[in-house]
Amino acid sequence: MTQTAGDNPTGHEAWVRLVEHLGARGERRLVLVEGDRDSGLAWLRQLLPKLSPSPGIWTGPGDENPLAELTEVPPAKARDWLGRELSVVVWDGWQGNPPDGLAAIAGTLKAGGLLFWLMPPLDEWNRFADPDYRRTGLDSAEHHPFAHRMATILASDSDVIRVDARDPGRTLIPTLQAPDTPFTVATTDDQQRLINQLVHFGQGRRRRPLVVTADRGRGKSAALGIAAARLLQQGRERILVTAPSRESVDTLFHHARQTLGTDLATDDGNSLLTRAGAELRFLPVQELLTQRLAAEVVLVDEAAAIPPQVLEGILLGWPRVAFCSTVHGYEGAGRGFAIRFRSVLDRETQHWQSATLTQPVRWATGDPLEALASNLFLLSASGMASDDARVPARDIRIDRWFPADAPEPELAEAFGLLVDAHYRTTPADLRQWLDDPSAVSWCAWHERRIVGVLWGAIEGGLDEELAQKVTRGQRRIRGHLLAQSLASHSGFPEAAIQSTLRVVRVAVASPARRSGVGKRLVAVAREWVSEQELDGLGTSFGGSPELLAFWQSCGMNVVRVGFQRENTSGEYPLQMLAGSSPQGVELVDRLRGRLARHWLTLVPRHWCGMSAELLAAISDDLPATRILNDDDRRDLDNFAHGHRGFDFCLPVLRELGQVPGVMNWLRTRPELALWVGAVLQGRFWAEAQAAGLCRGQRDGEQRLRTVVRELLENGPEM
Ligand SMILES: CC(=O)SCCNC(=O)CCNC(=O)[C@H](O)C(C)(C)COP(=O)(O)OP(=O)(O)OC[C@H]1O[C@@H](n2cnc3c(N)ncnc32)[C@H](O)[C@@H]1OP(=O)(O)O
Repeated sequence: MTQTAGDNPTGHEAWVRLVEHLGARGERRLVLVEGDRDSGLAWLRQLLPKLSPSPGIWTGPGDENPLAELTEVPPAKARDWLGRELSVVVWDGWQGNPPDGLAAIAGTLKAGGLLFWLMPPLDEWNRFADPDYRRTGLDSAEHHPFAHRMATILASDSDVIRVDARDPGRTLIPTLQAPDTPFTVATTDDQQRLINQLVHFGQGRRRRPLVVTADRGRGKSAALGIAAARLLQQGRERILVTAPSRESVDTLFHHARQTLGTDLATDDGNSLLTRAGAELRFLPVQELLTQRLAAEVVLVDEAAAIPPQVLEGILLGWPRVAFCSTVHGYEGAGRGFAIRFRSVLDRETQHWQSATLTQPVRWATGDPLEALASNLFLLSASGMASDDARVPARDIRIDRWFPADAPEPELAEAFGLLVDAHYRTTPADLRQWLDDPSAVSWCAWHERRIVGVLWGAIEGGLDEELAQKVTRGQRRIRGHLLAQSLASHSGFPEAAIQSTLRVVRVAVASPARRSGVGKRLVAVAREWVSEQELDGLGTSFGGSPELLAFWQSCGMNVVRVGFQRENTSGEYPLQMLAGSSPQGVELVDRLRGRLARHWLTLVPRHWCGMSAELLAAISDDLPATRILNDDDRRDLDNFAHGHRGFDFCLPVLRELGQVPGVMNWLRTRPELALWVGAVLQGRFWAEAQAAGLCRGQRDGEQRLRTVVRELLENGPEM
């Protein structure tokens, strides 16, 4: 049933009643205010005071805030509001609609909450020049399939309340039944089960790690806080909590405090001390790992945002560790985390337990706004499950694929594959994929299921003048990651002038991996690059030995290694290229030749944190151009037989890795890590010893002498 605001004398009573009934039912709603922005704002200025919303936010310019009580938040900062509870959001879509922020903000509304979204009429969204496109380099596109898709979903959702900004009195406002038992925010059964499980886990003797995953808004942090407090009350002496930031554990601490009640003796914000002297303490991740404080239990919150190798360090360092993370979250990191971290857990420990929270806390199950946000941004998209039967390689076909034209279930399956496989895939990526006119995609199919996806984007093609400016750091170009980076960091303007297809993402479903699907997808993209007469195919990713091996098997070569580790994966960015046109092939050679020449100087300065395996694999990938002369050979011979000191020979030992065949030979030796640490990375002996590479200088030197002796006797021709 619906009624119009115009049917009642004040025009506002139906809205007030709606909010009351929504609150009682535990639901929220989207109110789409379509058309003329000024009229829409004028209407909101009249309506909002009657709804007395508190707290609430407004994403438009400060001087147009429709209600003084609303906090002003620019759309790009909306994600910072995750975890808060709001009654009203007035989202000024005319200022821009960053998908991650919009998706996040929908999760902050509590039961009875309304999300007012000011926008042009739905049938104009396809052409609406969203100001947020400027941030992503999409502003030149004439059509916006992502916005068009959203408009189609909204138009067919009967729970969306559509307001014509020029005629709000005619809005059809749903008249909802109030339920017999009103919705209340209370500990859900799911939370209670998790609290019990955590308490049992924290008291138990068995050291099986626990992995907790929950959709956003399921009360995970509250459950963790309550369980931590109970464990302290029941005799545990120290529980450590870590997370990517202190703010991430605000809610956890709040609930721990409340549960401790009168047992709480002191509270300095980061540490709660009970009267019995037990402690709940927050430590940032790095401090946790360096301080190594003894604790019976470690709780890692928002674990998806912490690099897997750091999680591995925590796993090995304490007896009971619970890793907790949000999945289907707006950060997009969640499920990818669960999948990637599972392989670490499987490697380190046979037995680990998992727990999942599915019941929402701040709203009722079945709330229409949650379902809508999930549809709009594919928050629950999932690819083929990892435990599905293996897919036979012979029955797979690869076709060009157009995400903007794909039926919704197909799009969800393909995007789900990216979310599952990649560390961080967010709603903003979905928009980029659909809207970028330079995007080119292929899917690998097994029968009617998508088992692999490759998403590429054409980059570069700049004119000479702009390319020079990019190289000199005077201009940055958005949406051209590889071209920008090779021009400005490696210093080659040609990289921005040439046109390259960059593989933005490639993913193969677990049941189809290691049967050549990934390689075939890349091969099809390379063929296309050649047909289109582009200059090359490139890729940029968080470097790991496995991915380097994959890209090498696809015929790509290392052209650049980033200095700074990526925040998301904790890995160093690695960029690889395969030239296609003659000038493309020449550029690849020049980039690699230059990197190889600079390699030995750069390694000790920038890549001391890189694993020996990866560093050796990159060294091996680069062109080996050094040739030993008789003086070098004499030095090496004397070193091998103990007649000459390590430091005198270090320069020639370093260069040895660039002699053809030597690095490849060294990679098969057990002394590789010591070689990389002491020779390439230039670690002092005490450091090498602390890192477990040797038992001290004498041992380290002796082992290196032995390797060099064997190299001279049985290694490749030098
Ligand atoms: C820009 C980017 O997207 S980088 C990120 C790449 N994507 C991801 O990391 C997502 C998760 N991973 C995946 O989806 C897949 O593992 C992919 C896409 C990396 C590889 O797809 P697959 O179909 O499994 O690779 P494929 O079978 O074609 O492998 C070809 C060769 O690459 C190498 N290779 C592939 N995976 C690995 C691995 N995990 N370890 C070592 N070598 C590997 C091998 O030499 C392999 O040949 P082989 O199986 O005969 O030994």
